[in-house]
Amino acid sequence: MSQVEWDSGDELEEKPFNREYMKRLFKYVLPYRRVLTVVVVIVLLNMAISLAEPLLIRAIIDKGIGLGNPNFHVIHWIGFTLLAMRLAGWLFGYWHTRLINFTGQRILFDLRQQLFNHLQTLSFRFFDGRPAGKIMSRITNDTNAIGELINGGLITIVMEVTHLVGIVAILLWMDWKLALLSFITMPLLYFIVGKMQPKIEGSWSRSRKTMSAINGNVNETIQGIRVIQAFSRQRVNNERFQTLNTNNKAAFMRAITLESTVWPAVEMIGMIGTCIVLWFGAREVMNDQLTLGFIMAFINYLWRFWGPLSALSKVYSQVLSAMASAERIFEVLDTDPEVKDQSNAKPLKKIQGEVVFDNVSFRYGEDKPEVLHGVNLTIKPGQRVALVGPTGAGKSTIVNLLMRFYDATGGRIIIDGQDVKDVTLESLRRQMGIVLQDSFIFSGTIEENLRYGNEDASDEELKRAATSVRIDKFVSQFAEGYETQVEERGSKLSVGQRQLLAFGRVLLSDPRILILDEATSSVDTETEQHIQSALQTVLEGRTAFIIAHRLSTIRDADLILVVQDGRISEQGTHDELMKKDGLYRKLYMTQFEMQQSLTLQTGA
Ligand SMILES: Nc1ncnc2c1ncn2[C@@H]1O[C@H](COP(=O)(O)OP(=O)(O)OP(=O)(O)O)[C@@H](O)[C@H]1O
Repeated sequence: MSQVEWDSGDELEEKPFNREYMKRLFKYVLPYRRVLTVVVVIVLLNMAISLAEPLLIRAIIDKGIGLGNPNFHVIHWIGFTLLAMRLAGWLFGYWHTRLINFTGQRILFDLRQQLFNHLQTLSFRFFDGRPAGKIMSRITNDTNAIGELINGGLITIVMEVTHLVGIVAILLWMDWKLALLSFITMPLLYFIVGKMQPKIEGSWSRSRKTMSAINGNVNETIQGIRVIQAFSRQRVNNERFQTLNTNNKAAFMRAITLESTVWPAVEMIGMIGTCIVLWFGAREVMNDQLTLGFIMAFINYLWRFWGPLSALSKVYSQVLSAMASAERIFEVLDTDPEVKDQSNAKPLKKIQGEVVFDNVSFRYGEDKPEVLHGVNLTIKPGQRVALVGPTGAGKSTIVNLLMRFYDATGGRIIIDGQDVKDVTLESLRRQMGIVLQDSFIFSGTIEENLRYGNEDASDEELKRAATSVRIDKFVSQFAEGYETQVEERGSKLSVGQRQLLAFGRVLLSDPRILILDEATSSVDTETEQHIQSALQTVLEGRTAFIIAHRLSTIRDADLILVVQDGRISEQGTHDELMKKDGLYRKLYMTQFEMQQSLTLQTGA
């Protein structure tokens, strides 16, 4: 699927029938073939029971009630048989519904699990530009559409096709001439259902789309409620919501109107068939050619004809929407992670932390411009390296390549003498740590978040790490201590607390190389001091790359790299760079002057 389709708001809801997708879906069904065979047998038995009913009614009327010659023995027996058959039908129905739902859920479980596992292995490039909501919808909505097809659709197809074939066969067997006569309205029916059903489905699909627009809008409103209220945008938002709401109402009403027009019309046409049978049949009865029971049974079968037709036309559109979902699911499953272990990749041995960039260049996509051009670096183990430079210069890109979130498009990155492409991803990333500007905290307890990179750490180690980065102070204020739930994205914690927790997490995982995207968000001076001293603890004895935004914090870095337009334009210590009349000096002086004037203003 093209990027455009991912980005567009309207993902196609239906796709033409595709044998390949069906075959692939069938592979998920295959492990459950035994239980499904049982289901099909039960369904067929149930159908046989149901199809026999009108014939028994015919026997009750003709042989039991008789014309002036009743036979109560027959009436009792057939009456009880009918009851027993209904009971058996109910039991069979219960049994196959349970079995099919159980199997459907198992298949859904397998598919969802496989999708989720695969998704986690995909490279950053896959997620770049693909909206999270759309990716999520593949795991939830699209798998559900497949589930519905398996749960409801497959059984409906088996059930209703046998029903239909059974009815036609019985009608022809009972009286082929009368049967053909009653089918006279069939072309009209075919025309109406064929023409109108796609319209009905189209309206339902519009109704679903407008509903998802409503969901999206509500979601955004909840997420952005602070900004909405701060800018007093309630009225404008209400109007926008009203439009979406109206669209949804209109789409729903159209769908309902069409549906409530078409199916009664179909029944009307069915009635014409019945009238024809009655008209011809009545004459035959009067002429003693046919019995009353025969006519009753015949009409009963005719009435049953429309049920399967309507059910099958609905399943057809279910199949088409499952095709669209299958395409989206397989598109994800067929995407190979771009960054992956080579076949002969070896684990990276315990490293000291020497990093070499050998003429590294990179672009984010084949059709995208080159953002790093021949970067050369040599970093000694334990060195503190600061990356500075204007926005968009390529600082984050350099650390993305070091972590192998992307693979360099040219040149090599070597850690302790080994090319990062030759080692396994897990062994590489296990020895590296990263703390981003906006530290991602997962829902769960503080302890679970701390142990994220090292679940086997002892309680002793956990406490030591927590004390080193000073999170013990605020944790002790919570009634549940380390067991405190931090809620989604750590919403229970302040920005500074989240930052400290992220330091604790990385400290416990004890990486040899640490990457740090210095937080730009402002925290109060005391927290800032906590963060700075926690930072010193975390950095100790590790090779560190710090993307620095405030140059005052990196004055004592061992090496400062100035990144400019995808190149390292200057490098050296703070003092060395200040002596040069280059970009660093300019940036530093600008920040310094801004700081000075701020201090003066606040002092005044
Ligand atoms: N995922 C991406 N897909 C395409 N282009 C990207 C992607 N990420 C970054 N870029 C582009 O690569 C260039 C370098 O970006 P990078 O994020 O490395 O800059 P930076 O120096 O870290 O900037 P900042 O200080 O603002 O974070 C920019 O031109 C940016 O637009």
